Amino acid sequence: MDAYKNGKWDKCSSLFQKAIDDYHFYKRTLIDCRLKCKDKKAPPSFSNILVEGNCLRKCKKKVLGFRAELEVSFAVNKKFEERAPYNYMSFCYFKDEQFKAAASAAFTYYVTHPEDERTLESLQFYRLQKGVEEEDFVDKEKRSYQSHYISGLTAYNDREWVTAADHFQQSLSDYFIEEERCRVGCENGFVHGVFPDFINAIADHYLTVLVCEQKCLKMLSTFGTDEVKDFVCEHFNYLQYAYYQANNFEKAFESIANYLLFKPKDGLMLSNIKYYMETLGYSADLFTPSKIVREYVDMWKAIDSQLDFIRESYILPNDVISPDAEAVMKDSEEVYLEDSSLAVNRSANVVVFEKLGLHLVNEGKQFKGNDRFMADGLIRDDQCAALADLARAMPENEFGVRSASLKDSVQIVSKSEDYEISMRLFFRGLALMRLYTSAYFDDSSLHVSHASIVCRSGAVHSDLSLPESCVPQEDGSCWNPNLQKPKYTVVAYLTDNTDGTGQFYFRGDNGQVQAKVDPICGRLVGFGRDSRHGLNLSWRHDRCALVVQLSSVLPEDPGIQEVKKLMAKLDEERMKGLDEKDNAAVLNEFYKQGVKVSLHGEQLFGRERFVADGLSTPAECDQLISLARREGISGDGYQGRPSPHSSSELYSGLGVNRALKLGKVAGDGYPDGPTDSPIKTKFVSPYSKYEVFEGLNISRSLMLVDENRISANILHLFLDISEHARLLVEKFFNQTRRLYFDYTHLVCRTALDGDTEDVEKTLSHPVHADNCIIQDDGSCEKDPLAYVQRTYSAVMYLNDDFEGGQFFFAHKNKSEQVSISPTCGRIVAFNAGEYHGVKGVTKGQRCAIAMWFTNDPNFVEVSRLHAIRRLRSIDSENNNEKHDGLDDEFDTATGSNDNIDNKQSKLERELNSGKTESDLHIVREDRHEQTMKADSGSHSGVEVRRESLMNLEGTIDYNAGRIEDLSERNGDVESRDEL
Ligand SMILES: O=C(O)CCC(=O)C(=O)O
Ligand SMILES: [Fe+2]
Repeated sequence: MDAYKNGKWDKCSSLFQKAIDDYHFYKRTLIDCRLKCKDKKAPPSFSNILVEGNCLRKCKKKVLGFRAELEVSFAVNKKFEERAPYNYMSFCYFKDEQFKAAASAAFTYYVTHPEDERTLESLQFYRLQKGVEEEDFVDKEKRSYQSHYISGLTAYNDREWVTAADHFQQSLSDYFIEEERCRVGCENGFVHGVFPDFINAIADHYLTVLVCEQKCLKMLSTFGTDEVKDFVCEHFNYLQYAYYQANNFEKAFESIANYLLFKPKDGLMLSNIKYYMETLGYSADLFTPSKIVREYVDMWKAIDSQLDFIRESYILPNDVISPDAEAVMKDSEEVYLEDSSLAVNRSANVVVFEKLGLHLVNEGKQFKGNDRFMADGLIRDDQCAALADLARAMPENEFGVRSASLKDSVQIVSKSEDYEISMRLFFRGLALMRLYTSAYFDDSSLHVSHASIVCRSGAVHSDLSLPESCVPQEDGSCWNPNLQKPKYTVVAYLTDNTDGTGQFYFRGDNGQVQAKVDPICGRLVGFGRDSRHGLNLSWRHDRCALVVQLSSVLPEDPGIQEVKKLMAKLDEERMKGLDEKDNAAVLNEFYKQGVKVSLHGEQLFGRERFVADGLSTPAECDQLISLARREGISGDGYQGRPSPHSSSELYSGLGVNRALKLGKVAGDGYPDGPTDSPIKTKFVSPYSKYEVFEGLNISRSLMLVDENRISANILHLFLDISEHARLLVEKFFNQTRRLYFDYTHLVCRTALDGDTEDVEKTLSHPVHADNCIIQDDGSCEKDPLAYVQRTYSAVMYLNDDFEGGQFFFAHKNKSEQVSISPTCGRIVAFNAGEYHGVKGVTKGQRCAIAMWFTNDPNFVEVSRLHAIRRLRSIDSENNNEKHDGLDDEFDTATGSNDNIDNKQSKLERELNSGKTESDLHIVREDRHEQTMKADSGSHSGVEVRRESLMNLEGTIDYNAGRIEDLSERNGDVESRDEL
């Protein structure tokens, strides 16, 4: 860790490898000794236990020397079990440019953390490095029986029965060894915490071993992320059939008998026996299970019945682990007995929030405390980042803590309006947190007595500078018993602890940890004043949270009034609606520049539809297409997750259940996607099995700029062109309220080779509407999970060198109404409620920028604001003079409007009345949130129209597009005409 922190990359990779080797050695030794010393034939008696104990001490001492008596802490053990060292190691190798080694370390980590976007991203990067082969993506911790099991399945699918049976047999015998080692690995030390009687000490300790042993089953039958149910038993299902096919009846009978030991009433197996006996005339005594399997099943029966006894009848002291608490076990290293009087179920109070995506995950019961809850989904990633920005704008104190109160945020916004959206999110966030807490505890008296956004720095190991006695609290302070505590505290996390550090925990009265919470963006934890709690410090990442204290007594946080005042002031400046005359003038400027509305209104069978041409030049289209090609995310671009590797790697590394479904692997996870996509198509579209679908959004583009993988200019072009489109849509539809970006997505759809006739019949994007869900009767439901805030949509096309892929408007019955062929510079815009679709792309690649707009400023695409801010700072670094000039214009900009005022007063009303309507908009999952992929493409120097930066800044300022903006654009009319 020291080498890692100090950037000594070659050293850190080799030291982590040593640590891993040593851990393996340590565990192996320990288990070998335990196995060696067990005398399975000796009857259980205390004298035998003494002999075994003696043997164990000697054995450990001999191999481990002084380390024999050292305790490996639970935390360290867990880190190794979770493969954390591979994560660090891959980074060290990466920094050291050893990509092959980095690939295997990263892959090993990925197998147990498939949710880790960073790792996925890195894997994509390694895959593209010279010299890195598919074979380098190996799971270094892979267990041999898993390979055999998968090979068995493959052979079975290929009807190679003898090979299949061999592999399943090998898998079984390897598995039995592995499982025994796992169980023996459970015989670790145990801290009693209390002083039980001799017999209770043994019983209590024994119980923790049993619980641990039972976990081995689940752990060992999990392949990557998938658990194979009834793993051992399933072997016999395959075996009996494989042996039958291979004409090895004797073994087939034994396999059936083995299977029935696990599931004695299994109908299929019983009818197999019947068939053998009645039809083929074999006798019943042939169906005898093997000894080893019988012993195995008996052993588990004994364990299970002991666990049953413990669960039902064994009386635990207050601080002994309860084996029932699986739910909390996930997060917690120690779980203590539950007091059933605490089992209060309050989920009914908060059901209304569920529909909006705020899910109650744990309540008092699972948390061992009446006054505790946890919910997920308050905010999405970009909003988390925007909120954390407020704390990051504050100075860091000596303990590495940055904290922004509401008052601070007013100061921050007064200095830079860049933070306005963050402040508004802060305000809405705390309002929602209060409402949720009020509802959960059924306590309407609550108001916010203090709120702050707190980030603890990950750059330094912050606890080094914390006083010894400090128990760090979420609000950045140390625990102080003398302070008056708020009735409730609610914490919303803003960062993810992908490295497993920085957990929040609850403690019981006797100090033991009762439950732990991994902080992740959008997760909410609430607790009452008597809940003992604390947090582990994190040193690798910043750890940020929005912390709200709720109280039934005044005063309220004075920052609330200040924020309201500032918001009102800002809103007032924008009160003026967009002027229709101005709209017409801006539209005229568009026309003068050569933008031509080719179809609209009746020609398209709908009032709010138009097609325009001339919105971008071929050069610009090409730039964007190459960006999409180089950096687009393979796969769906939505929430589905492509394999970072070859299909075979997916097959072998990431999950047997999915591998079993062969054809469904790639399309898995998309509700309306193809169900029969063959695995050989690596990354398919969510809609058509004949296409690959690659997408890129702004937050990813910004990340690519930050990592120097693409030039700032190309991002600038992406933002600028889309802003140009937004302005046209706003003006053409003669909006009197400003139209904001809700989401921007650069997407390419590529035809795969396939049966052309079939392809033609398949839609690239089935008929849908963008802000509601079409029902069977042709109506469209504004489901809260649809993007109801979207008012208009537009798609700007980038090319026409492909076949198929026409956009079409549809009738209520989904049949085609009118279709439009894409071409560079063409835009189709429409009311987001219009029905539309895309025909199958039969040849080549079709690229477009899809954009969705909203009139609700609460849904502003935050990543766009971030991107603009970043570009502006890059710009000012590169070119101070020019920047100043732009800023002047920026400052004098006028003429914006919006209805935030309305929104805000509504929010205010709800905040006061306890209603839950509009501020719930903050609860949003963005299904377009993408997985990230790395690529080190060359940086193209794109000619960017600097003069149009005004437009971008207009966005950040909620400014309406102004005539001045457009006249600024005159600069590129020439180049457009030229082309
Ligand atoms: O690409 C197109 O033409 C339309 C895409 C679309 O409708 C969507 O992504 O919602
Ligand atoms: Fe659409």
